[in-house]
Amino acid sequence: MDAVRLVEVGARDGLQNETLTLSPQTRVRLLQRLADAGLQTLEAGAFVSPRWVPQMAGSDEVFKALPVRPGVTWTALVPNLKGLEAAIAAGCREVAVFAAASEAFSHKNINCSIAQSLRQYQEVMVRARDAGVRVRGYVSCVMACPFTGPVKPEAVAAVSASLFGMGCYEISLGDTLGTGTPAATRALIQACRQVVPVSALAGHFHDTYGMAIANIHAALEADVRVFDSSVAGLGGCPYSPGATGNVASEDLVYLLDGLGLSHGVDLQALIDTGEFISAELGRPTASRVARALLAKRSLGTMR
Ligand SMILES: CC(C)(COP(=O)([O-])OP(=O)([O-])OC[C@H]1O[C@@H](n2cnc3c(N)ncnc32)[C@H](O)[C@@H]1OP(=O)([O-])[O-])[C@@H](O)C(=O)NCCC(=O)NCCSC(=O)C[C@@](C)(O)CC(=O)[O-]
Repeated sequence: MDAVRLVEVGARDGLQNETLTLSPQTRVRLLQRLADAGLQTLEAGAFVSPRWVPQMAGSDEVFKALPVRPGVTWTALVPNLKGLEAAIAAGCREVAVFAAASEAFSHKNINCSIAQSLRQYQEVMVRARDAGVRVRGYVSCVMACPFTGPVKPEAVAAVSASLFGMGCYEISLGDTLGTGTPAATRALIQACRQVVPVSALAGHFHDTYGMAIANIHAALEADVRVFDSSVAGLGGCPYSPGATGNVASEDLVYLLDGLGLSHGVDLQALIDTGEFISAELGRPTASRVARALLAKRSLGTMR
């Protein structure tokens, strides 16, 4: 059976945009439960300025408390060398750098131009290589920028090529705003696979316009086999006004099951974990699949 790899970003991309800041202890419980559900690559925090994203403060405590689990990788977002050093000191073995395909978003998100961010990431790559830390690359605003509008696939391909060329092992294409459609997704993958092997591309779709599952399906048809998702559809981006969370991990797993694609995740355990974190945040789950199956369960008809 064809296999798909899920990158669970709920504890980072999700929680960074929730109004309630959760304690490191609760974040560790969430991450442990997600790993128990079968997720093997999990973003556990971000070593960014706590002034910019207070929800990610204490990421060092999260990493220090997470156990080494065979087959499980806990990863962190880092914007610069300072962040990388903090991640290494906390025991992190994989990080992600994040560039944007929009100048305006780059300035709002990390306070520098795209070119400056790429220069910083070159330095991060050198130090990470020395320390034996793997680096993933994100490109944000692959469909549109919240400040300047539509973004061309060629602009995304150019940033993707730079990140891949400097040694990122995988490039995650972020539809930060969630405006993408299947046709736009096909055009995006077509442009990016000219410069990065499709096996090194990942899809990261926010669900603001309800298009995330349709976009993932289009990306699957274009041979992408790695997708980022958030349990309970947590989150958004603090520098992308109006954007909602990522595609819910539960909805992604349900889609993959329906397509007969293997993924190694236990849907029921994932739904229970979504319930746990939604209760902690005092908000309902954004996963349609979880809502439907929980309603069935409460009626005693769950099969
Ligand atoms: C990059 C900076 C730090 C620049 O922020 P800056 O203010 O320009 O930084 P600076 O170099 O002038 O330093 C200012 C202060 O920040 C400190 N500092 C400097 N670096 C760090 C660090 N790594 N960790 C902790 N502190 C740091 C530094 O030490 C200094 O402290 P002070 O001397 O004033 O006490 C800031 O803009 C920042 O932290 N931005 C992160 C914003 C963020 O996390 N956004 C959400 C990411 S989500 C995303 O991008 C999209 C994605 C990836 O999810 C994909 C998608 O959804 O599409």
